[in-house]
Amino acid sequence: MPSSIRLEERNHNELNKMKLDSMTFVLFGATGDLAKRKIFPALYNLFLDGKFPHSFSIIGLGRRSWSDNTFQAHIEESLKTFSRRLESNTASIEKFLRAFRYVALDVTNGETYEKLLDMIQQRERELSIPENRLFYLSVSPEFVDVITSNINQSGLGSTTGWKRLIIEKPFGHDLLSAQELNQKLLQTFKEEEIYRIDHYLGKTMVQNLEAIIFANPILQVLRNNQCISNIQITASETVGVEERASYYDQSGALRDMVQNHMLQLLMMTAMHLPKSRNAKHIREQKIKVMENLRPLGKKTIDLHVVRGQYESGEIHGESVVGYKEEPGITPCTVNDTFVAARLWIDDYFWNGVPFYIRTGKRMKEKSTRIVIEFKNSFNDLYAVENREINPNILVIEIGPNEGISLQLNSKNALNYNKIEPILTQFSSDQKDVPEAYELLLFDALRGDATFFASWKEVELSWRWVQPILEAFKNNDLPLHSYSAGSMGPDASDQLLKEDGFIWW
Ligand SMILES: NC(=O)C1=CN([C@@H]2O[C@H](COP(=O)(O)OP(=O)(O)OC[C@H]3O[C@@H](n4cnc5c(N)ncnc54)[C@H](OP(=O)(O)O)[C@@H]3O)[C@@H](O)[C@H]2O)C=CC1
Ligand SMILES: O=C1O[C@H](COP(=O)(O)O)[C@@H](O)[C@H](O)[C@H]1O
Repeated sequence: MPSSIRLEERNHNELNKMKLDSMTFVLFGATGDLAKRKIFPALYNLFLDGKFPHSFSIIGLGRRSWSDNTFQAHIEESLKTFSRRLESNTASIEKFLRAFRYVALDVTNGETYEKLLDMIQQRERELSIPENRLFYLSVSPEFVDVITSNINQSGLGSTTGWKRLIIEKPFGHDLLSAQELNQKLLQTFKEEEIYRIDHYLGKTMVQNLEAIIFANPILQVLRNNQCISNIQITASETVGVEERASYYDQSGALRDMVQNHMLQLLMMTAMHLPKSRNAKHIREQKIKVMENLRPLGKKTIDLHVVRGQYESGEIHGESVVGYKEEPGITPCTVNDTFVAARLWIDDYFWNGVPFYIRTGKRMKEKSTRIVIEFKNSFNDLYAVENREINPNILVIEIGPNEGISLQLNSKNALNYNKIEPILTQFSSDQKDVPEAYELLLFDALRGDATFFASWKEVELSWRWVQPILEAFKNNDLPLHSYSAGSMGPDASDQLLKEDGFIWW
């Protein structure tokens, strides 16, 4: 039997084993940007891949008074514009769109939820589906509280089947607001029913980290403070604030990227071997990383954290304005568009290994990557002829390119046998791989919370970030400027130089 057939059969069998429960998908914010760009295309691709329940109902909500037809036409347009499947398969689209209904409601008005409940129940009866309900809140965070309490009071959440809640970032504005929000959610949903999206956890290479680390014994053996000198996590972006000035100027890189995505990458990189690959055990290990993350005292923040803001510059040959000149930004703003930090995980395993993170807008390149630098323990043997031997480094490219490379040392016969670095590289050129939202939504449909942020992770992340937020607010740290198109302020390079390292 050709191997491709075996693979197809296996995939088919795998999918059969995962029989998904019939259910209702209730989408708040269905007329919004995220729904159009990410959620509908992701649902459609899952549908095409057979990763959808046999019977399902999808109900979209927004304030504008759309008919079902207008809503379905809007979804069709979104699929044609944003789905990674370029072929427009009319029969599949039609079948998919038939599942959608639209209800106009103001989420702040508790009385209108009756209308929604009627629609949900009517569709459950028509399709003979159990009361399994997934509520996706793709709305501004200020509405999360009122929607969940209205779900509770209207009876929408009292189902005879399961219920789940998916919520988008940001989860709170600081530690206190996140705790308050969580308390409110818990009045309607149990922790295991809440799926907090961090789209970085949906990236294929982030989901692959666990396998790269734990399914490769050669890496596992080397993954400790005896062999590793430091670990660097970078998420650099070339874009500026785009059309999100009002949000970003209040948020800054610390809230927008560090509290969630960067710390999630840290947890995924540093966690110890879990007992199993289920959500409970993986989350336990991630939480341990955060519990052991050394808190930054008020007096030490400026030693370990660099705050930056971009000035005008050039990116890919084009001139761009500085942050203060961006439309909608307060001219005297001291908001952070760049953050770098040195972190320590105080456990036997990582003791003495600094972790560095950096993220910023309007940088030289768009790249999210994790770099593991190994110690140069055998340097003496080659020191005379070579003075400096490059360290072995393992680079895990998360996006936009996906790949793994390992820098080794080798003699170069064409250069007097000098020891020089060589790169062994794997780049994923797989086409048509599922997007983050597809992977995450599929997990939520089948009730697997492994790649969603648990409350404890979110709370511990805010707890670590909180003193830095306060230091930024009180201007206790310098605000370093950096030119757009650079890799951030010099102070960020200095942070590593102090320890004898450079950013890779
Ligand atoms: N867009 C993105 O790329 C990303 C967004 N997010 C998060 O996703 C969430 C949604 O973002 P986005 O789609 O961009 O936001 P939009 O502003 O584009 O959409 C907001 C949605 O909320 C609805 N809405 C607003 N007020 C009410 C109300 N009182 N009653 C009922 N519905 C209401 C709007 O409906 P109508 O207009 O019909 O009133 C619209 O459907 C936010 O939490 C955001 O932080 C997270 C990551 C990326
Ligand atoms: O959550 C966010 O992420 C994006 C970066 O995501 P990526 O998948 O392109 O790496 C960032 O631009 C945005 O400010 C932030 O809110």
